[in-house]
Amino acid sequence: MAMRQFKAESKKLLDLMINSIYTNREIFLRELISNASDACDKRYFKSLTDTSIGITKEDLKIHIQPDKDSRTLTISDNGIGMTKDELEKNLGTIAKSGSLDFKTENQSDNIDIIGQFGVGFYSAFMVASKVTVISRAQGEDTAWQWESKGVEGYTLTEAEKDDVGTDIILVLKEDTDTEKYSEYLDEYTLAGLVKKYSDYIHFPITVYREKSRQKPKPEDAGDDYKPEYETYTELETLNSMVPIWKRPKSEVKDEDYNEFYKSKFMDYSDPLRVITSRTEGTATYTALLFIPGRTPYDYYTKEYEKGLALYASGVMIMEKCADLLPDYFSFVKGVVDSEDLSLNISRETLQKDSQLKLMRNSLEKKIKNELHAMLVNDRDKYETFWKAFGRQIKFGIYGDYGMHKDLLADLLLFYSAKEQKLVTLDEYIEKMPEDQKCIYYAAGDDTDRLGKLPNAQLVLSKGYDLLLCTEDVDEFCLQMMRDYKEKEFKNINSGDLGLETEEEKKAAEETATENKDLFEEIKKALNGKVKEVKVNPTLKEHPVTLSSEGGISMEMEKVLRKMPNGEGVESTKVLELNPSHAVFAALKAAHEAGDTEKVGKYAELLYDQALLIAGLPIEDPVAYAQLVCGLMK
Ligand SMILES: Nc1ncnc2c1ncn2[C@@H]1O[C@H](COP(=O)(O)OP(=O)(O)OP(=O)(O)O)[C@@H](O)[C@H]1O
Repeated sequence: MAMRQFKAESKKLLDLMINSIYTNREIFLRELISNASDACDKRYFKSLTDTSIGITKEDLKIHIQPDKDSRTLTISDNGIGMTKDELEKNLGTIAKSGSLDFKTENQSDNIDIIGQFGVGFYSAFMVASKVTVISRAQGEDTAWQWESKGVEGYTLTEAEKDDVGTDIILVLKEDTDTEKYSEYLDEYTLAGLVKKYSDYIHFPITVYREKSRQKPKPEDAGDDYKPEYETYTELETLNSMVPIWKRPKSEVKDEDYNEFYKSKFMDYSDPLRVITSRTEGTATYTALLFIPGRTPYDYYTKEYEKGLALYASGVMIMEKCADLLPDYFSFVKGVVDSEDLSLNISRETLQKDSQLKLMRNSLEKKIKNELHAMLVNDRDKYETFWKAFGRQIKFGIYGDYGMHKDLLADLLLFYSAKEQKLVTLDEYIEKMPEDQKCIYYAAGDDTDRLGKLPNAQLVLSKGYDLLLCTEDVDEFCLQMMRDYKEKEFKNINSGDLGLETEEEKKAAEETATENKDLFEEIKKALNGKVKEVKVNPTLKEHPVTLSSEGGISMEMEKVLRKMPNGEGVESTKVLELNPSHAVFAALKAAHEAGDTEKVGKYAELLYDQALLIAGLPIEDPVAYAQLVCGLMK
């Protein structure tokens, strides 16, 4: 049975091409410039083996010419051009890519062809009501004109053209209330689009730009001379051609990188660190990344969009490719350029997720290593970084059920109570005395206050250091990690610290048994606010302290309560009393005298005091004040 060919419904296909493939109309310019660049590349490539062509790379260019009077935009190149037959084949057949054929026929490192799908040209119809292509091919004397108003078809006639190359003339559609096609006649808009998408096309893209200058002052000008201005046009090259990330690192000055960063990513300060990376193999790409020196104003809001600019062969594909960066490195800015990305037809996304994944993994490692190198070699800079983005790293540890904790843990810094400065977890561990089992931390609002907590002083008195955690995410991050290098994290106000001596322990047990009734009475008076009242023999000059039991600490309760639906969150509290304090004696005396009211008042007072010491809000400050006054009278 004879195999029948599928017939493409050309009109429908073209309609689809024009209206459905691209989400962003402005890319038509990128597509036409990329075609012109391909044509220049092909001519240059031919000239390498055919000296009769007589051109050098420097001769090849692309020119854009807007004309407001005729409402046309012309994109010209002196590339290889098209014969009548090629015009027919390439522009008369949807999805026929002469460029891809050329690439396949001429495998070489000397050509950097962009076209592959054979559809980009038709994007011109998104903005143009008529497209005219006048082309003269290399080695031909005759030029040909291809013209089309879109879906109805095209004409092909002989034309006049002095030089080899192609002019694409677009008659722009009429403006409507919502669509302003005439913006593509504005030099400023065109220059912006070239910068955005085609800055690294390696042939110059020129436009005549209207400029203004002061006229020379006439010699006979009097005192009342006012400067006069005139407009003139100047041919300007719009693109930088060689991307900074493709230039050898030794040739690029720090200032060049800094300037590139500031202009491309709109920051007024220099980046903290510049990361360059070129990899070959499974994920082949060139990357130029920056660690900013300050937190963008919207960084911790939903408005902030992470991502790296993605280029394929010098053409911008995506301004912010979010998939290239994990959330915990979302502060990184930069560019990734890869020649062998498999793009989808609109060049708006990548076809193969696996490529992105490979690139992302390799970038992640690179960023991690660079941050760690900064931590080791340039601590001041790292601390600036930490101030700006440390919080994000902690979120990274906490997020995704702690999946990334091993990657990120050695980047953490916390404030050390002993050293009075930021330390890494490794630095903390290195200085641990032999008998110290855990990494101690206290969580709250203020380092000074945390350092004065009764248990903080106990830990410090043993010669152990203590991490003072003042960010809301800190404790969540540490709890997610559970331990670091087999040393467990221990909140000094959560559970039993186990730091009392055997004697203290024994004495405490005895006091607890002796005062069982008193403790019951206090617990009752506090009416469910505490789970237990107990003796703490290590309190020294403090009469009382609060600790918590279970997974939610008092600080976590405070943080969670501020979150939506967090009102009901409650930590399980334990009131700990100092049996050697005069206050304890007073409590005992009231209890022994059978003065339940007094015991109740003292209990309230001590509980509120313990909350204040822990930096927690007291439920009823007025009642507290009245209680204090009542006792003073
Ligand atoms: N300015 C030009 N000079 C010479 N040939 C051109 C020019 N513009 C287009 N062509 C030819 O027309 C073909 C079709 O162009 P089109 O833009 O539709 O697709 P493409 O560039 O091959 O692929 P893609 O859809 O990936 O851009 C090109 O492959 C090329 O052979």
